[in-house]
Amino acid sequence: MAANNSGSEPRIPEDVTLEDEAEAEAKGKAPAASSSATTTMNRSGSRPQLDLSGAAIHGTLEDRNPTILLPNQSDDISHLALDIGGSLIKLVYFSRHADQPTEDKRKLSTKRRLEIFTGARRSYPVLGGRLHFVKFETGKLNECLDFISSKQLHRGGVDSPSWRSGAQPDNIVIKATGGGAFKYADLFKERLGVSLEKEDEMDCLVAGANFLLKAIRHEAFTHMDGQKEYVQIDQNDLFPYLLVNVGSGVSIIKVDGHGKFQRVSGTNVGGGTYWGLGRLMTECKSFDELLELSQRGDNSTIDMLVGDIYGGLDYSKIGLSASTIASSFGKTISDNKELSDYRPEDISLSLLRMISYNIGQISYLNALRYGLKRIFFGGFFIRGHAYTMDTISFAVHFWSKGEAKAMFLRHEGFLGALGAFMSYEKHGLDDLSAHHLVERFPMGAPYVGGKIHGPPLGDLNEKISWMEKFVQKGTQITAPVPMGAPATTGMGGFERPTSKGDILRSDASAALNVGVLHLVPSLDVFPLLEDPKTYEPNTIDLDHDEFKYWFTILSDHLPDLVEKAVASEGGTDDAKRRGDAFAHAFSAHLARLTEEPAAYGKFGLANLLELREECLREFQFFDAYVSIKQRENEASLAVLPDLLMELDSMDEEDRLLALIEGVLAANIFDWGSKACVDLYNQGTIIEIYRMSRKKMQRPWRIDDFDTFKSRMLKKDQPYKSALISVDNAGADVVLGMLPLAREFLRRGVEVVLVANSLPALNDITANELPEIVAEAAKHCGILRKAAEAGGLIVDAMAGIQGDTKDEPASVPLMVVENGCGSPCIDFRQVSSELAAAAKDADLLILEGMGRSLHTNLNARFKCDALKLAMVKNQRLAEKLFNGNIYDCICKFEPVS
Ligand SMILES: CC(C)(COP(=O)(O)O)[C@@H](O)C(=O)NCCC(=O)O
Ligand SMILES: [Mn+2]
Repeated sequence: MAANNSGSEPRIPEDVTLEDEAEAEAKGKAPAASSSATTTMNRSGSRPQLDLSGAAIHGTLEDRNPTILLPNQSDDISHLALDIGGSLIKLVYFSRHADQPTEDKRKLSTKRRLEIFTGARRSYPVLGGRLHFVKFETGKLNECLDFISSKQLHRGGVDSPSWRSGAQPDNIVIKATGGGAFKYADLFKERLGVSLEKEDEMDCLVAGANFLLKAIRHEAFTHMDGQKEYVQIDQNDLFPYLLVNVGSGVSIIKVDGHGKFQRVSGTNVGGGTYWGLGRLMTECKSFDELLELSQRGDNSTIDMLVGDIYGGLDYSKIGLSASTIASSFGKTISDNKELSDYRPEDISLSLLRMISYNIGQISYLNALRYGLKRIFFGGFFIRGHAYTMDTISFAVHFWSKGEAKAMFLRHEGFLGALGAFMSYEKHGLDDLSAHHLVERFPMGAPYVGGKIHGPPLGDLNEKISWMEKFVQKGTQITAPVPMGAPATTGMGGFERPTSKGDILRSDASAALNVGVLHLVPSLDVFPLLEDPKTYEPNTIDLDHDEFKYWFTILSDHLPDLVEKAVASEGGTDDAKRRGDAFAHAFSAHLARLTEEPAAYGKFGLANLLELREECLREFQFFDAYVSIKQRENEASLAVLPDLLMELDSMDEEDRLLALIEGVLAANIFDWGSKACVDLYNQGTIIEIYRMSRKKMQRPWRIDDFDTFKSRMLKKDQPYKSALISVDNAGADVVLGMLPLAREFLRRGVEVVLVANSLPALNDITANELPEIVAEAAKHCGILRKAAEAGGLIVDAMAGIQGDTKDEPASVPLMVVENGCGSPCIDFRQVSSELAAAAKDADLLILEGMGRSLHTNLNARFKCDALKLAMVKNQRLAEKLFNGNIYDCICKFEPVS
């Protein structure tokens, strides 16, 4: 590590937790269920009891399962668990979300209409908060104790009342597993005043693995020939499986269910053997050094190969090629050499292959014995090392003739700690599903990778200073780590795993990043997805070339984005510092992903675009485009009455075409597209809008308008409820989507406008939308009646023109947030509000490049879907449609 903290130990931004995140969240994040406590909670004696004083029901009494707020209850104490191993201490801890601000009336009204009950029907509600993963070297136990102490994790975090009052709660018990839970119990008592409650290691491993495989979508991956491929595990088809924990020794466990497992076998030849023999035979001072050495090794100088026995020929009768290892270390018996005559690199590689193959083979034999197809490998020996994983995979593949699969886990180092964490009496976390968890990678992620953590960084200022230090040090951290030479292996094993040299990395760089798991109980799977299991939001795979292209696009866009972000915060010196830090943090993520595209799990373009927004929020830029959005909203609202008049003068068919044209034309207002931003310098927004409308030549690149029109005009089968997902502020929503929504309302179709929960580029948010609707409603009776019916206009609308007393009751117009803070949408994780609104919808309209091209172009829904967008990127137009920039897409997919 390069960062230095006044010459002392490297100080690493705690890639997992940042105090000010809670603050950021309080300012604008999508709401999560606020409190989790129920009066029936029965906690173990090892946990502090609930403080029920001052308890009050939050929400209305009609709610079936109202949230109960416990104002005097501290953040859930003891949400810290440890796995203290021989070389590493792993910590898993949980931090609660800051209390949510009270909801406004408009939201409650929509909520009631949609009958949403958060936290319903659970005896232990899922908590909103974050799960953090941190590692320390066991040799630096004091650092770990300092960390716990500085964050007051053993006392429920720095926000807990006990911490604020300085009171020392009696007899705090922390769950711990691993040998160190016994060895260091006294030290924990002495330094922190806590008792360690020991949990069985095997129980913890299994509980940890079960949790990960159930709750995290892309937790497991295969690793063959240097290629990582994430595997989607079907939760209903998880058991039984074989869990192979390769620590110093190896445990082989057959897992049949939650808490149901049996240690069926094991071997004493494991990680300790590799390290022990390696230490004796080389001068390596650490496991990692030995592993690193293996990457430059050639095992054919040490291992006896089939070719050595058969004069360079294959033994094809039994399927062994000349490069197959006949006998590990076998060549050394005939050589008249001393240990010092062999290269340590070659010794390390021969050892690694011997042990990895052996583990792979024994594991497979056990899988065979119990008829299991899936084998998950974990434990400190694996540690994300590409060659180790390839070798084990190769052995399993070779012996099973491709029948069985070796799989690895992104959080494999934390199985035990997670299991210990799960062993606290019910805290609701075991109720989690994949859609409740969002993994985020804070600014430290590109730097620390899987490395050991130092003390935490306390506040935003410290984070910025840390970034600045790195910048001064140049790019050494973000530069790719040098690789071993291609074909480092020299010769094969049983066969040669063809792990490509340029993919093999040293342990440190190959280590997979583990982000912070955000637990968001209010997220749901969109109920109208045709098949959530096969749904893939991203349209294009971010392969190497594609990533390179987007790397350039996003890097080029950075200066402009920073300028907007800084201006949005008043252009102060502080904002400039934050802007620079943001740019460096985001560039570091990009560099890390260029080096190792799978470092953050399965990562598509949608994730990349979201990461940029998250990075902005991390440096407290909450709405970089706020003034641009305001300016464009005002300009568009000023011309809306004329547009509505023009539309009202048309007959039904022409109007429908003009409306769709209007949506497509106005989608040009996209501050995320380089080409469009260049255009904005050439005219006012109204001029550009007019120009864009004029260019609307049909047929569009995808043009299903006629089918859509026929469906719309079917008098005997009108739509009942339309979900309309809007995109950008300004002309896009005001002159494009609102008039379209109004058309549905005038036809008696209920409309739910769906907008982002958090800002992303110049996207309109669900919070901003009611005001725009109210403003538009001043000039339009249809919108006004519908907005009133939908509870969008709650206050007496001063300034409304015209009298609506005699108008018939209207279908409602409502607004819901989508649960996202990104220009794209992943329908596996949307707000419960949107999920509830979707239940009655028979038409879904997706608008914009992010939500209907980058994501969801190929998504299938259970209701009719209309996808509308202007393509504002030449390469994307070519790739997806063989078309050109500014092409328009009108894709209608009726269900029948
Ligand atoms: C971020 C966006 C998806 C937003 O587009 P929108 O959904 O607003 O139509 C789009 O601006 C984009 O892909 N921009 C990068 C490509 C470029 O600058 O050409
Ligand atoms: Mn947008």
